[in-house]
Amino acid sequence: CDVSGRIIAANAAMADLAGESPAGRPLLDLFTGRAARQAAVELRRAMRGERRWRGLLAVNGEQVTVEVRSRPLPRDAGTLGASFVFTDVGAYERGQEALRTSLCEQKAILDHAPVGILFTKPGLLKECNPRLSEMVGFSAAELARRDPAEMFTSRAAFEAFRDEAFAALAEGAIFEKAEVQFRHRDGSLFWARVRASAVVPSRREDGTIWIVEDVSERRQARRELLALMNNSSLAIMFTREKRIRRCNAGFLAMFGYEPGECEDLPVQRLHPSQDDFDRIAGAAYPLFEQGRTYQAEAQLAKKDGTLIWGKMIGYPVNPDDPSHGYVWIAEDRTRQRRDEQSLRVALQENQAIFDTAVLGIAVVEHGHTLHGNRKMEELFGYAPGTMRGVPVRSLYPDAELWQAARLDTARDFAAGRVSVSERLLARRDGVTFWGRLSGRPFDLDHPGGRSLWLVDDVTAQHEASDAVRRARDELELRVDARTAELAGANALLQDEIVERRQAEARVHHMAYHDSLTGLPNRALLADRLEHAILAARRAGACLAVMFLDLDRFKTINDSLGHATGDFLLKEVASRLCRAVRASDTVARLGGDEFVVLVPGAGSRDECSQVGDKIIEALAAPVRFEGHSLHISPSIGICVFPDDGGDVDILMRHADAAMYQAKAAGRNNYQFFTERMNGAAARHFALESNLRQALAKGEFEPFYQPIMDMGTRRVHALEVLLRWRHPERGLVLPDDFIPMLEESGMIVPVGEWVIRRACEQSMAWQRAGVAPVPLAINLSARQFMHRTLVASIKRIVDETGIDPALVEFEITETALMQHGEQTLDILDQINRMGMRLSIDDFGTGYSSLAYLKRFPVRKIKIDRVFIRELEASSEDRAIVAAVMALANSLQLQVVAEGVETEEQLALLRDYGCQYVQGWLFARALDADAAQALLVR
Ligand SMILES: Nc1nc2c(ncn2[C@@H]2O[C@H](COP(=O)(O)O[C@H]3[C@@H](O)[C@H](n4cnc5c(=O)[nH]c(N)nc54)O[C@@H]3COP(=O)(O)O)[C@@H](O)[C@H]2O)c(=O)[nH]1
Repeated sequence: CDVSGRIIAANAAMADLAGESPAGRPLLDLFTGRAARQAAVELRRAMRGERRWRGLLAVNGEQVTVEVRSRPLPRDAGTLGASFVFTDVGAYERGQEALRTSLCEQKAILDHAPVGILFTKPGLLKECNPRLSEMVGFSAAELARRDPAEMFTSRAAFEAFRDEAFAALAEGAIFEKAEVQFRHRDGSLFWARVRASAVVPSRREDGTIWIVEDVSERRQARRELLALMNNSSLAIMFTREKRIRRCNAGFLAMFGYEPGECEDLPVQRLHPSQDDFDRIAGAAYPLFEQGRTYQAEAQLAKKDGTLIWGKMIGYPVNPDDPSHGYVWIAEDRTRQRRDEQSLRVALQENQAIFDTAVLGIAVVEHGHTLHGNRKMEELFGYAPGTMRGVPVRSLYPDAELWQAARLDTARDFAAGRVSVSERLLARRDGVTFWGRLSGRPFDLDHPGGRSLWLVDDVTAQHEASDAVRRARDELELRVDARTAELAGANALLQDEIVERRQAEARVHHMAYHDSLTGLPNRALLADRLEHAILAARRAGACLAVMFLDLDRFKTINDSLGHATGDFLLKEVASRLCRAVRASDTVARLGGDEFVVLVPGAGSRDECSQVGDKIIEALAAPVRFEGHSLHISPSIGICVFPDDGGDVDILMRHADAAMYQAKAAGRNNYQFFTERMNGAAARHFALESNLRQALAKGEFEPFYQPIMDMGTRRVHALEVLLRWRHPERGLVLPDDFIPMLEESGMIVPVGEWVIRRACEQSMAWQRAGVAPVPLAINLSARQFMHRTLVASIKRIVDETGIDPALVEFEITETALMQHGEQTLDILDQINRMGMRLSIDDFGTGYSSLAYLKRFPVRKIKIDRVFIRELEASSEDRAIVAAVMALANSLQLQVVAEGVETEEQLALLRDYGCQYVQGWLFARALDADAAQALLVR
């Protein structure tokens, strides 16, 4: 300061002390109050000599105690004044105080520090805080005496640690190791972070301070976090500056990246588009700034571009410092989204069903409807949306019905079943209707909880079923009445069934049996023969088939009638059955044909025995209605296997043999030979040709004159049939008449002969030929045929012939066989004016009684008696006897077969009136006969 007290210059420290540089200001301004006055005194004194005093400076409103030392400026200073050295004595004191305070604080820090702190000097542990003692289990004093290696897991670990730390410290650097494993006194291990630095970096000998921080828990937490991340199915990533810094396996799996691919990947790549990313970032980061969590569900993009749905949670690692980045956790919810979508659709569908169902649907809880669909509202008469809270009780007409429904429902629900019923329900306006209810609890384990009900209006069905029930009741009444009626009818029906069964049995029997004789018929015979052949073939045995045809049966049948024929057939059947063994089969094929099947018979002797027995059985005459009928069989025999191997062949061969028996004179049996096949064939061919001959006009009547012995003129013409066969020429009657008779064709052919002869007679008469009687042959079968008389009458009427010109010749045998019936026919013919003669007289057995009664005019002595007349005295005696008989009965006699004059002479001697024979003429055709007549 100069002598005026103005500060000439001040150093920087002074400026610090004063708060600003005081240069140029009066020195006294630096002091306050009383101190300024003292300073003024000291300023003056300072000009004179050195001074030391204390004062108070005013600095920024505060007082600072200073010690001031002053001395006058040296003379060479160029100015008068004094220098002043200010020492801030308050600062020192405060420094001391601060030091003390600092030491206390440091002590407190050391004592309470959460980290272990250790001071060492080379080879010496100086001090440690309680936390370190706690960490290692040794007090500071104990530690000072211990080998530091004890605190490590091994000596090697200690030495490695020491070398590494000392190397760093030796370079004046700070040693830091994140995780070092230490051993506690009790042997347990812990992890610590160690930081060490020299107390004075340039002087290591001044010691080293070690900070030991127990990081076991943090390490464990970090490991757990790592495990959590690595094993979590959630995607976890850490982002910073909008790039992925770390992510877990779950993240890689969710987004399709390989390990290492995601580090530094822009987060934006996880989003479908920049817009998506911006939208999410725009929503998330403002929350992060507030330290809040962001949550959202959004579409995310996988590495390959596939979009997935992810639920994301993001939050800042350190809400106070965004630079630490963010944690993002994402969950793949694609499948859930899909399921939710499906569920949503299903719910929509359900809702649609609910809304449009034709059934009423309601949810009920605690006796009230929670809601009902439109149909339900309609059924019960509620406006749309007004069914919520409606008491179920109000849906029933009365409390009683409601209670009954409740009890039933509770019982069904408790039993775990759907409650289905039909009940009378009430609309809001009181109108009742029948509803079919179906209810079930939402949760079967809580039957008293919420339940779902379906209601259908079944009033119409109910009424219909009521109607049906009424109708059914009515019907049942009627059915009862009808049942009673039917019971009676049923009894009748049962009787009918029995009858029908019997009829069926009869039909079945008839199908296989001959209705007349009861014998097996052709079908059953074929079946038995078939079986017998099989059995014989298996046993290597034989069997015989015997074909029987009754001789002259047809004649008897035709002449004596069917009743006689039937009786005869039954008798034959009976005799045949008795003649053979029970094991043999007697069958009737039809007509007069029988077959006897004899299993086991193979030799000629065996067959002959059976054949003889049959002939013998039929030999005795059959007596019927006064007739004594003689019947005989023609039997054809063939043997299996020699003569045939099947039914058809055996039957055919037996039949052929039978024809042979017939040809051999009847009443005999013949064994089949191959030769017979030809004969049978011829026989069948003849029959076939004969059937066509009439139609083809192959028949032709010939005429043989019967001469009057006295006049030697033609007395009559015998009509003799010829068959003008296209190949065989003129066939004589003996070759085809038997076949015509046998087949019954004799009836139409015989009628044709009568008609043709009458027509011829009329033709001759018209030609001027004098009328000559015609002698027409009637076979026995033709004679007995019931149509004979009528047909003769018709022919006479139609041709106009004089009946007196017609004479019928009937064989003696035919006449005698049929007794009274014959008489009747003869009478009818006779009454028509026609004459009758007995042909072949002498060959049969005439009953004189009948002979006497028959209206016959003539008898013809058979030519067998004429043939040997000259030589045979017996024939002559017969002729004489016949002549005597005829005379006594007043019958005319014709001798036929007269071939010689001698025969003629003898006959004349016997008084025979008429003769016929080749001596006069053979049978002539019509022209020749006419010529003979007009001669
Ligand atoms: N029911 C019918 N029977 C008829 C018919 N036409 C003929 N016949 C019968 O056929 C048998 C054979 O007749 P046929 O071969 O014509 O023989 C007759 C004469 O030709 C034969 N005859 C006459 N004279 C002689 C003779 O001197 N010697 C001789 N060896 N034969 C002679 O006799 C037959 C006439 O016999 P009959 O009738 O007994 O007078 C025969 O039995 C005919 O009856 C017909 O249309 N219907």
